[in-house]
Amino acid sequence: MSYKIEISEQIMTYTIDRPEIRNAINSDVMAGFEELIQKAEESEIRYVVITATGTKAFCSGGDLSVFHELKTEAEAYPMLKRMSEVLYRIKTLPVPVIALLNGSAVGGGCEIATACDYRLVTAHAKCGFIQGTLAITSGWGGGTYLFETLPHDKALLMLTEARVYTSDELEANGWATKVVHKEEDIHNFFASMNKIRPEVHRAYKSIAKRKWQENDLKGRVDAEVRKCAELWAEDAHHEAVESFLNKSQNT
Ligand SMILES: CC[C@@H](C(=O)O)C(=O)SCCNC(=O)CCNC(=O)[C@H](O)C(C)(C)COP(=O)(O)OP(=O)(O)OC[C@H]1O[C@@H](n2cnc3c(N)ncnc32)[C@H](O)[C@@H]1OP(=O)(O)O
Repeated sequence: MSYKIEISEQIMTYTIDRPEIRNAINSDVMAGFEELIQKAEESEIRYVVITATGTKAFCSGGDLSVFHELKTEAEAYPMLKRMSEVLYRIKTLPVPVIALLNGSAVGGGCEIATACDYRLVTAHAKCGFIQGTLAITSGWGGGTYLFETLPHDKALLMLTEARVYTSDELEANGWATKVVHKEEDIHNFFASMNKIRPEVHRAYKSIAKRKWQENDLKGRVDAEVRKCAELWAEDAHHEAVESFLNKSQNT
């Protein structure tokens, strides 16, 4: 099993459990997210937390050792679309969703975290929308969510610089809700959230959801997915992925 779903103190926690491959997303992890969403929609929980095993990585994005087999736009689109549906459903869950970044996040890992309401980023973590270095854009809706999350210039810079940011930079540009220096910081975050009734958290979340419905968040995500699938099919992307996979083999 590549994931765990646990409930404790009305917090439902999803843990990606593939540390050896830096918690990259494959079909099994996607199925786990689908199970999480179903459970979260049906349960009386206060929050959902998304995290991962180990201290090195929260998530390294799509599992390139599997997804490099997708060559054409028609092959890439269903994978991108499926994960974009997962992230849209996570974004629009009725309760606050917290990404607890136990380590670094790149590519789709940043998209998952950006779909969440809050990002608690471990101090040593480095995070970046590095998709540009693979000659594609974000393709799971994360670019669209980033423009919803940060001021326009900060979002555009993060996407087009396509580099990893330190936790201090992520706090400065507003992507990190909080940098976690010690375990107590996480405890304090939840203690502060718990001062407010769950009904109030849910009510504010529904205000955000109304805004997203009105400004056609779903339609904009779909356009992002389509464009990424188009770029995915180009040689520049396949060459960049080959180069990443070969680098691993040669070291
Ligand atoms: C598909 C959707 C698309 C999107 O919409 O956003 C994407 O997500 S594109 C994918 C973007 N991800 C990447 O390009 C992966 C980049 N990975 C890294 O930069 C680094 O691995 C890391 C995440 C910064 C971690 O670095 P480090 O701790 O030094 O670990 P290694 O690099 O040595 O990795 C260990 C091991 O894991 C393999 N690995 C890592 N990430 C992936 C991945 N996304 N897919 C497949 N394999 C991955 C890496 O190859 C190493 O393997 P071995 O050498 O066999 O141990």
